[in-house]
Amino acid sequence: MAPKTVLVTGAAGQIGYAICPMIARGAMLGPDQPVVLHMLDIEPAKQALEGVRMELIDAAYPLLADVKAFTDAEQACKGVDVAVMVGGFPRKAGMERKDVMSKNVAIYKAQASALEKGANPGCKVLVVANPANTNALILKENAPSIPAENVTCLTRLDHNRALGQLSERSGVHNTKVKNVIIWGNHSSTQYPDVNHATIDGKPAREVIGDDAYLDGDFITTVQQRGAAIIKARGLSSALSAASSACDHIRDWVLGTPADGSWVSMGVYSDGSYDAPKGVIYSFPVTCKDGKWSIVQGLSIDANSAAKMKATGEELVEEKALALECLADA
Ligand SMILES: NC(=O)C1=CN([C@@H]2O[C@H](COP(=O)(O)OP(=O)(O)OC[C@H]3O[C@@H](n4cnc5c(N)ncnc54)[C@H](O)[C@@H]3O)[C@@H](O)[C@H]2O)C=CC1
Ligand SMILES: O=C([O-])CC(=O)C(=O)O
Repeated sequence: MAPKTVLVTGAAGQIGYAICPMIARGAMLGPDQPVVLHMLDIEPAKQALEGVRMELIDAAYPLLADVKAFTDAEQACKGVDVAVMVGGFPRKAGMERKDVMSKNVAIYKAQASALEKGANPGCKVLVVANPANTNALILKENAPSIPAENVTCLTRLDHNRALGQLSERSGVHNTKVKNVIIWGNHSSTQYPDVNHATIDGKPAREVIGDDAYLDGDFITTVQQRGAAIIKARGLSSALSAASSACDHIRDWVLGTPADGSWVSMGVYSDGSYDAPKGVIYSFPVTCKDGKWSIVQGLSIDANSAAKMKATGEELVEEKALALECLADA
């Protein structure tokens, strides 16, 4: 099988260090798909990046056809089939996500042009770096030849966190917890929705039997999990972010399960479920033949609608702020 080329930006950082070996082991594109890794970071991280390259060679991964380190975005983007955009400035303890906005949107504008010039047609883009939805939007807007549906952001980590919480609470393994939804922004306004979720085939609300928890602590725990990890580790989530990024691309490329169960992805909004158009909003999606589609027809109660609206409004505000930052730059 011909290798696929995967770009990882910010590859010398902590998510980079976690995700490159996962990709090289087949966690992203499957156990039979050889990969060429293109790792990009900035000049000051060049030596550390070279260290990661050396370790990847030393690990002798059977699926790793080649691994190259770059500090030039245009070279790194050449011939790329999948782009995992992790590079940027992470949030530190005490910082709100908006604080990292101005530093990051400028990077995403520049890298959009590099991707547009160099990437293979059909390249699938996943933005991980925060503010993930808005960085993805800026990338999409500045790479007009890349189809809008090929630019996505990571909310699968939030989705997986929701599965994890329900699994712990019910004592049922996470593989039997299905169809949670993350709506909206990858931020503390996201809405983790359990109204369609099942645990071992039964409605999650019935199995958990505690609506006060599901409408309260469950939601805030998932919304605040990133901050809780930063508090505990002094660093943001890295292995869970890396693993969820692999899940996101794997399901997009290879398809979601045949039972119709869905995952959450940040995608360019078409206005489904009254989400604002023109932002990258997290929806429930199924994937087939390399394409995602938003799950339609789910019933939404008034309480959910209000939460979905609030997170959508935040995305519209973030978009305006990002455009202001770019205009000032
Ligand atoms: N969407 C999600 O679920 C999650 C997103 N994140 C975000 O992912 C990003 C990366 O997190 P970490 O790996 O922990 O950060 P890190 O600071 O360890 O790594 C970031 C890397 O990006 C590099 N970088 C900076 N500017 C760059 C540029 N212009 N081009 C290429 N590389 C560049 C840095 O040199 C550094 O090596 C952060 O923005 C973080 O907030 C983190 C966890 C979950
Ligand atoms: O909260 C942060 O800054 C890191 C992040 O995105 C997450 O862990 O979900």
